[in-house]
Amino acid sequence: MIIFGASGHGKVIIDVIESTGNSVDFVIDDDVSVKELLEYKVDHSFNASMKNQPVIIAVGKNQTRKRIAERLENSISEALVHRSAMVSNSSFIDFGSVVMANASINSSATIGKHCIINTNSVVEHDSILSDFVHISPGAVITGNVKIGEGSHVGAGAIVIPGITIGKWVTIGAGAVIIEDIPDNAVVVGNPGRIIKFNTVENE
Ligand SMILES: CC(=O)SCCNC(=O)CCNC(=O)[C@H](O)C(C)(C)COP(=O)(O)OP(=O)(O)OC[C@H]1O[C@@H](n2cnc3c(N)ncnc32)[C@H](O)[C@@H]1OP(=O)(O)O
Repeated sequence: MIIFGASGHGKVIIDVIESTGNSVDFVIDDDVSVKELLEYKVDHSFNASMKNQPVIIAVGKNQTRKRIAERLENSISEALVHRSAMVSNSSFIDFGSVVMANASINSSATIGKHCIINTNSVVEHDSILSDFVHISPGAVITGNVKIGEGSHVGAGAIVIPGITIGKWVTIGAGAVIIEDIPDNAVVVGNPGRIIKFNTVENE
């Protein structure tokens, strides 16, 4: 297994991999100033011994993870799930996604590619998350919610049942979302209110 991205998020992914009894073979980062991640030496490019190894992208920023995914398309790992996570047999998690410790993914939920379902977060029944979504620690996505590509739900936020959240939305930490949210909106507070719109630069 190769981790691409020697970040704090990468450290947590190491825990996910080790929790399942698997091992990390290589860590790669474009930044040549980064020499190690925990006890792992960091390489700065792919070499022949890395061929055919599955890659997981350890980059928290959704837009950047998407750019890297486009580069590494053919070698991405299947979803990684921490041993302590609860994942329903009737849910579906697409490749490149990571489910952290104690997260719950309930019945008939669908998680797209390269999503992050972070520590202690909940994705309830029948919710559908598109690719590159990040659900931060402790956030709760209740039943029948839809979340568009690249959206980020902040730590501890709550989305009530049946809500549709657009693409590349940012939900602030602790927000409570009680109505549909348009693409690119940045929403904070309880009840959630739009304070601005994301551009590619500030996502
Ligand atoms: C493992 C991990 O660490 S995963 C990472 C998890 N990360 C998060 O949960 C971070 C979520 N991000 C936030 O909550 C951020 O504050 C954001 C994205 C909503 C806004 O960030 P910025 O664009 O930098 O906005 P900024 O800090 O300038 O705040 C703008 C206004 O919104 C308010 N605001 C910002 N965040 C919040 C919030 N979470 N709840 C309520 N109000 C907020 C500010 O007080 C400010 O109000 P004012 O204009 O009246 O002074």
